[in-house]
Amino acid sequence: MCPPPDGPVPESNAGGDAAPESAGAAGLGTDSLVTLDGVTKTYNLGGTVTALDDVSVSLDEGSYTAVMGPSGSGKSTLLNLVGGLDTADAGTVRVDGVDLGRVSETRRAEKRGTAIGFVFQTFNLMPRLTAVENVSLPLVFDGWPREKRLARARDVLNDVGLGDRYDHKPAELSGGQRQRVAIARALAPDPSLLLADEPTGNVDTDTGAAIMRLLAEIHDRGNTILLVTHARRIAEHAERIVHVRDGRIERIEAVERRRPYDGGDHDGGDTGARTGTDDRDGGDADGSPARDPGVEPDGSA
Ligand SMILES: Nc1ncnc2c1ncn2[C@@H]1O[C@H](COP(=O)(O)OP(=O)(O)OP(=O)(O)O)[C@@H](O)[C@H]1O
Repeated sequence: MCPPPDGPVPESNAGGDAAPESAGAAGLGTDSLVTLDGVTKTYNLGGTVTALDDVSVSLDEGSYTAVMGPSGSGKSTLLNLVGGLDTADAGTVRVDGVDLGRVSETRRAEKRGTAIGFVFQTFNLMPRLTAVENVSLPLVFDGWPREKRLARARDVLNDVGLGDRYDHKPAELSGGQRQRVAIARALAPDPSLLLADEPTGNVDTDTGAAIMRLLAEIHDRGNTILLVTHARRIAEHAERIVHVRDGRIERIEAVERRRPYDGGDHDGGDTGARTGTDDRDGGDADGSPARDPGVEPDGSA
Protein backbone atom coordinates (compact mmCIF):
# COMPACT_ATOMS: atom_id res chain seq x y z
CA MET A 1 0.00 0.00 0.00
CA CYS A 2 1.39 3.40 -0.90
CA PRO A 3 0.79 6.57 1.08
CA PRO A 4 -0.80 9.41 -0.83
CA PRO A 5 1.85 11.63 -2.39
CA ASP A 6 1.42 14.36 0.17
CA GLY A 7 0.38 12.14 3.06
CA PRO A 8 2.30 11.79 6.32
CA VAL A 9 5.88 10.73 5.87
CA PRO A 10 7.34 8.54 8.63
CA GLU A 11 10.44 9.94 10.27
CA SER A 12 13.64 8.51 9.03
CA ASN A 13 15.52 6.24 11.34
CA ALA A 14 18.39 8.07 12.93
CA GLY A 15 19.82 4.59 13.42
CA GLY A 16 23.30 5.43 14.63
CA ASP A 17 22.27 6.17 18.19
CA ALA A 18 20.45 2.90 18.80
CA ALA A 19 21.68 1.30 21.98
CA PRO A 20 23.26 -2.14 21.87
CA GLU A 21 21.22 -5.10 23.04
CA SER A 22 21.96 -7.17 26.10
CA ALA A 23 23.30 -10.66 25.68
CA GLY A 24 20.56 -13.14 24.92
CA ALA A 25 18.28 -10.60 23.32
CA ALA A 26 17.60 -10.64 19.62
CA GLY A 27 20.50 -8.90 18.02
CA LEU A 28 19.19 -8.28 14.54
CA GLY A 29 21.67 -5.95 12.96
CA THR A 30 21.52 -2.25 12.36
CA ASP A 31 18.16 -1.95 10.60
CA SER A 32 16.12 -1.99 13.79
CA LEU A 33 12.88 -0.08 13.66
CA VAL A 34 12.27 -0.75 17.35
CA THR A 35 14.85 -1.19 20.09
CA LEU A 36 14.15 -1.91 23.74
CA ASP A 37 17.23 -1.80 25.92
CA GLY A 38 17.14 -2.78 29.60
CA VAL A 39 13.46 -1.89 29.91
CA THR A 40 11.85 -2.20 33.31
CA LYS A 41 8.27 -1.31 34.17
CA THR A 42 6.72 -1.59 37.61
CA TYR A 43 3.21 -0.82 38.79
CA ASN A 44 2.47 0.26 42.33
CA LEU A 45 -1.08 -0.57 43.22
CA GLY A 46 -1.28 -1.87 46.77
CA GLY A 47 2.09 -3.53 46.27
CA THR A 48 4.73 -3.44 43.59
CA VAL A 49 4.37 -5.56 40.45
CA THR A 50 7.32 -5.78 38.09
CA ALA A 51 5.57 -6.15 34.76
CA LEU A 52 8.80 -5.99 32.73
CA ASP A 53 12.23 -6.67 34.14
CA ASP A 54 15.32 -5.63 32.17
CA VAL A 55 13.94 -6.50 28.75
CA SER A 56 16.10 -5.98 25.66
CA VAL A 57 14.95 -6.83 22.18
CA SER A 58 14.83 -5.23 18.77
CA LEU A 59 12.62 -5.48 15.71
CA ASP A 60 14.03 -5.14 12.24
CA GLU A 61 12.22 -3.05 9.69
CA GLY A 62 9.83 -5.33 7.82
CA SER A 63 9.95 -8.11 10.43
CA TYR A 64 7.00 -10.01 11.91
CA THR A 65 7.37 -10.85 15.60
CA ALA A 66 4.96 -12.49 18.03
CA VAL A 67 5.17 -12.05 21.78
CA MET A 68 3.83 -15.06 23.61
CA GLY A 69 3.55 -15.96 27.28
CA PRO A 70 1.16 -16.76 30.10
CA SER A 71 -1.37 -14.32 31.48
CA GLY A 72 0.31 -11.56 33.47
CA SER A 73 3.74 -12.18 31.95
CA GLY A 74 4.04 -8.62 30.61
CA LYS A 75 3.03 -8.98 26.95
CA SER A 76 0.59 -6.08 26.82
CA THR A 77 2.90 -3.91 28.90
CA LEU A 78 5.64 -4.48 26.33
CA LEU A 79 3.29 -3.62 23.47
CA ASN A 80 2.04 -0.49 25.24
CA LEU A 81 5.60 0.74 25.81
CA VAL A 82 6.53 0.18 22.17
CA GLY A 83 3.33 1.97 21.18
CA GLY A 84 4.08 4.94 23.42
CA LEU A 85 0.91 4.43 25.45
CA ASP A 86 3.05 4.21 28.57
CA THR A 87 6.67 4.91 29.50
CA ALA A 88 9.37 2.70 31.04
CA ASP A 89 10.75 3.26 34.54
CA ALA A 90 14.23 2.30 33.38
CA GLY A 91 15.86 1.57 30.06
CA THR A 92 15.02 2.95 26.65
CA VAL A 93 12.37 2.31 24.02
CA ARG A 94 13.23 3.65 20.58
CA VAL A 95 10.90 3.60 17.64
CA ASP A 96 12.10 4.83 14.30
CA GLY A 97 15.02 6.61 15.93
CA VAL A 98 12.92 8.37 18.59
CA ASP A 99 13.51 7.61 22.28
CA LEU A 100 9.89 7.53 23.45
CA GLY A 101 10.88 8.10 27.09
CA ARG A 102 12.64 11.35 26.31
CA VAL A 103 10.06 13.14 24.23
CA SER A 104 7.00 15.07 25.36
CA GLU A 105 3.60 13.41 25.67
CA THR A 106 2.52 15.48 22.65
CA ARG A 107 5.38 14.10 20.58
CA ARG A 108 4.57 10.55 21.74
CA ALA A 109 0.92 11.05 20.77
CA GLU A 110 2.03 12.34 17.39
CA LYS A 111 4.14 9.23 16.90
CA ARG A 112 1.18 7.06 17.88
CA GLY A 113 -0.99 8.89 15.40
CA THR A 114 1.25 8.47 12.39
CA ALA A 115 4.12 6.00 12.76
CA ILE A 116 2.40 3.35 14.87
CA GLY A 117 -0.90 1.59 14.20
CA PHE A 118 -2.75 -0.31 16.95
CA VAL A 119 -5.15 -3.21 16.62
CA PHE A 120 -6.86 -4.35 19.81
CA GLN A 121 -8.77 -7.48 20.74
CA THR A 122 -11.88 -5.40 21.39
CA PHE A 123 -11.65 -3.46 18.10
CA ASN A 124 -12.18 -0.07 19.85
CA LEU A 125 -14.29 1.38 17.06
CA MET A 126 -16.53 4.42 17.50
CA PRO A 127 -20.09 2.99 17.46
CA ARG A 128 -21.78 6.02 15.90
CA LEU A 129 -19.34 6.38 13.04
CA THR A 130 -19.44 4.46 9.78
CA ALA A 131 -16.58 2.22 8.70
CA VAL A 132 -15.13 4.89 6.47
CA GLU A 133 -15.40 7.52 9.22
CA ASN A 134 -13.75 5.21 11.76
CA VAL A 135 -10.87 4.49 9.40
CA SER A 136 -10.38 8.17 8.63
CA LEU A 137 -10.16 9.18 12.32
CA PRO A 138 -6.36 8.97 12.73
CA LEU A 139 -6.04 11.25 9.71
CA VAL A 140 -8.11 13.92 11.46
CA PHE A 141 -5.46 13.97 14.15
CA ASP A 142 -2.85 14.32 11.46
CA GLY A 143 -4.59 17.28 9.85
CA TRP A 144 -5.74 15.74 6.58
CA PRO A 145 -8.59 17.59 4.81
CA ARG A 146 -11.94 15.75 4.93
CA GLU A 147 -12.25 14.66 1.31
CA LYS A 148 -8.70 13.41 1.20
CA ARG A 149 -9.00 11.41 4.38
CA LEU A 150 -12.29 9.84 3.30
CA ALA A 151 -10.69 8.86 0.00
CA ARG A 152 -7.75 7.34 1.84
CA ALA A 153 -10.13 5.50 4.22
CA ARG A 154 -12.02 4.03 1.25
CA ASP A 155 -8.73 2.89 -0.30
CA VAL A 156 -7.64 1.11 2.87
CA LEU A 157 -11.08 -0.47 3.34
CA ASN A 158 -10.75 -1.82 -0.19
CA ASP A 159 -7.34 -3.22 0.75
CA VAL A 160 -8.83 -5.21 3.65
CA GLY A 161 -11.71 -6.50 1.54
CA LEU A 162 -14.43 -4.19 2.84
CA GLY A 163 -15.03 -2.11 -0.26
CA ASP A 164 -18.75 -2.85 0.04
CA ARG A 165 -19.12 -1.80 3.68
CA TYR A 166 -18.05 1.86 3.71
CA ASP A 167 -21.23 3.15 5.27
CA HIS A 168 -21.91 0.41 7.79
CA LYS A 169 -21.64 1.21 11.49
CA PRO A 170 -19.84 -1.29 13.76
CA ALA A 171 -23.14 -2.80 14.97
CA GLU A 172 -24.01 -3.55 11.34
CA LEU A 173 -20.81 -5.54 10.78
CA SER A 174 -19.70 -9.02 11.81
CA GLY A 175 -16.92 -9.46 14.38
CA GLY A 176 -14.41 -10.23 11.66
CA GLN A 177 -15.49 -7.24 9.61
CA ARG A 178 -15.15 -5.01 12.67
CA GLN A 179 -11.62 -6.27 13.19
CA ARG A 180 -10.89 -5.55 9.51
CA VAL A 181 -12.15 -2.01 10.00
CA ALA A 182 -9.88 -1.72 13.06
CA ILE A 183 -6.94 -2.99 11.00
CA ALA A 184 -7.78 -0.54 8.21
CA ARG A 185 -7.91 2.29 10.75
CA ALA A 186 -4.47 1.29 12.06
CA LEU A 187 -3.10 1.24 8.51
CA ALA A 188 -4.69 4.50 7.31
CA PRO A 189 -1.75 6.77 8.20
CA ASP A 190 0.63 4.24 6.59
CA PRO A 191 2.46 3.50 9.85
CA SER A 192 5.90 1.95 9.82
CA LEU A 193 4.86 -0.33 12.68
CA LEU A 194 1.65 -2.28 13.29
CA LEU A 195 0.97 -3.45 16.85
CA ALA A 196 -1.71 -6.07 17.42
CA ASP A 197 -2.85 -7.18 20.88
CA GLU A 198 -4.71 -10.51 20.63
CA PRO A 199 -6.33 -9.47 17.33
CA THR A 200 -8.15 -12.80 17.00
CA GLY A 201 -9.21 -12.96 20.64
CA ASN A 202 -12.81 -11.93 20.03
CA VAL A 203 -13.59 -13.72 16.81
CA ASP A 204 -14.32 -17.34 15.91
CA THR A 205 -11.67 -19.65 14.47
CA ASP A 206 -12.51 -19.13 10.80
CA THR A 207 -12.66 -15.38 11.21
CA GLY A 208 -9.39 -15.51 13.13
CA ALA A 209 -7.89 -17.36 10.18
CA ALA A 210 -8.96 -14.59 7.83
CA ILE A 211 -7.51 -11.94 10.15
CA MET A 212 -4.18 -13.79 10.29
CA ARG A 213 -4.17 -14.06 6.52
CA LEU A 214 -4.75 -10.34 6.26
CA LEU A 215 -1.87 -9.63 8.68
CA ALA A 216 0.37 -11.86 6.57
CA GLU A 217 -0.58 -9.89 3.47
CA ILE A 218 0.15 -6.64 5.30
CA HIS A 219 3.54 -8.01 6.33
CA ASP A 220 4.25 -9.14 2.79
CA ARG A 221 3.64 -5.55 1.67
CA GLY A 222 6.54 -4.49 3.87
CA ASN A 223 4.99 -3.50 7.19
CA THR A 224 6.68 -4.35 10.48
CA ILE A 225 4.32 -6.25 12.77
CA LEU A 226 4.47 -6.93 16.51
CA LEU A 227 1.71 -9.27 17.66
CA VAL A 228 0.76 -10.35 21.17
CA THR A 229 -0.97 -13.70 21.61
CA HIS A 230 -1.48 -16.57 24.01
CA ALA A 231 -1.84 -19.07 21.22
CA ARG A 232 1.10 -20.79 19.64
CA ARG A 233 -0.70 -21.52 16.38
CA ILE A 234 -1.31 -17.78 16.00
CA ALA A 235 2.26 -16.91 17.02
CA GLU A 236 3.57 -19.26 14.36
CA HIS A 237 2.36 -16.91 11.65
CA ALA A 238 5.23 -14.62 12.64
CA GLU A 239 8.90 -15.06 11.74
CA ARG A 240 9.97 -15.39 15.34
CA ILE A 241 8.41 -15.74 18.75
CA VAL A 242 9.59 -13.82 21.80
CA HIS A 243 8.62 -15.93 24.82
CA VAL A 244 8.06 -13.88 27.95
CA ARG A 245 7.53 -15.09 31.47
CA ASP A 246 7.41 -13.12 34.72
CA GLY A 247 8.35 -9.94 32.91
CA ARG A 248 11.48 -11.35 31.34
CA ILE A 249 12.34 -12.71 27.95
CA GLU A 250 12.69 -16.43 28.38
CA ARG A 251 13.91 -17.15 24.86
CA ILE A 252 13.51 -16.04 21.28
CA GLU A 253 12.55 -18.65 18.77
CA ALA A 254 12.84 -18.44 15.01
CA VAL A 255 9.84 -20.11 13.44
CA GLU A 256 9.18 -21.51 10.06
CA ARG A 257 6.34 -19.20 9.30
CA ARG A 258 2.98 -20.61 8.37
CA ARG A 259 2.29 -19.80 4.76
CA PRO A 260 -1.28 -18.69 4.33
CA TYR A 261 -1.05 -18.79 0.57
CA ASP A 262 0.23 -22.25 -0.09
CA GLY A 263 -3.22 -23.70 0.49
CA GLY A 264 -1.49 -26.70 1.96
CA ASP A 265 -2.60 -28.69 4.92
CA HIS A 266 0.91 -28.67 6.27
CA ASP A 267 1.26 -29.23 9.94
CA GLY A 268 3.82 -26.70 11.16
CA GLY A 269 2.07 -27.21 14.45
CA ASP A 270 4.97 -28.71 16.29
CA THR A 271 8.36 -27.18 15.84
CA GLY A 272 9.83 -29.18 18.66
CA ALA A 273 10.13 -26.05 20.75
CA ARG A 274 6.58 -26.01 22.00
CA THR A 275 5.71 -24.49 25.33
CA GLY A 276 2.37 -26.32 25.41
CA THR A 277 1.13 -24.59 28.56
CA ASP A 278 1.08 -21.24 26.80
CA ASP A 279 -1.27 -22.40 24.12
CA ARG A 280 -4.63 -21.72 25.60
CA ASP A 281 -6.64 -22.36 22.52
CA GLY A 282 -5.88 -26.01 22.90
CA GLY A 283 -5.68 -26.54 19.17
CA ASP A 284 -2.34 -28.29 19.28
CA ALA A 285 -1.60 -28.70 22.94
CA ASP A 286 -1.26 -32.43 22.49
CA GLY A 287 1.43 -31.99 19.89
CA SER A 288 -0.80 -32.99 17.01
CA PRO A 289 -0.74 -30.84 13.91
CA ALA A 290 -2.69 -27.67 14.40
CA ARG A 291 -5.41 -26.59 12.07
CA ASP A 292 -3.82 -23.78 10.16
CA PRO A 293 -5.95 -20.70 10.73
CA GLY A 294 -4.47 -19.10 7.65
CA VAL A 295 -5.47 -21.38 4.82
CA GLU A 296 -9.00 -20.25 4.10
CA PRO A 297 -9.09 -19.81 0.36
CA ASP A 298 -11.48 -16.89 0.24
CA GLY A 299 -10.14 -14.92 3.20
CA SER A 300 -13.65 -13.88 4.11
CA ALA A 301 -14.44 -12.96 7.69
N1 LIG B 1 -2.14 -0.40 34.90
C1 LIG B 1 -1.70 -1.36 35.70
N2 LIG B 1 -1.70 -1.18 37.04
C2 LIG B 1 -1.22 -2.14 37.88
N3 LIG B 1 -0.74 -3.32 37.47
C3 LIG B 1 -0.74 -3.58 36.16
C4 LIG B 1 -1.22 -2.61 35.21
N4 LIG B 1 -1.08 -3.13 33.97
C5 LIG B 1 -0.55 -4.37 34.13
N5 LIG B 1 -0.34 -4.63 35.44
C6 LIG B 1 0.25 -5.85 35.99
O1 LIG B 1 1.47 -6.10 35.29
C7 LIG B 1 1.61 -7.49 35.02
C8 LIG B 1 1.75 -7.68 33.52
O2 LIG B 1 0.51 -7.33 32.91
P1 LIG B 1 0.26 -7.44 31.34
O3 LIG B 1 -1.10 -6.92 31.07
O4 LIG B 1 1.39 -6.82 30.63
O5 LIG B 1 0.32 -9.02 31.14
P2 LIG B 1 -0.13 -9.89 29.87
O6 LIG B 1 0.96 -10.87 29.66
O7 LIG B 1 -0.49 -9.01 28.75
O8 LIG B 1 -1.41 -10.60 30.47
P3 LIG B 1 -2.74 -11.12 29.70
O9 LIG B 1 -2.29 -12.17 28.76
O10 LIG B 1 -3.57 -11.68 30.81
O11 LIG B 1 -3.36 -9.94 29.04
C9 LIG B 1 0.39 -8.17 35.59
O12 LIG B 1 0.74 -8.71 36.86
C10 LIG B 1 -0.61 -7.06 35.78
O13 LIG B 1 -1.47 -7.30 36.86
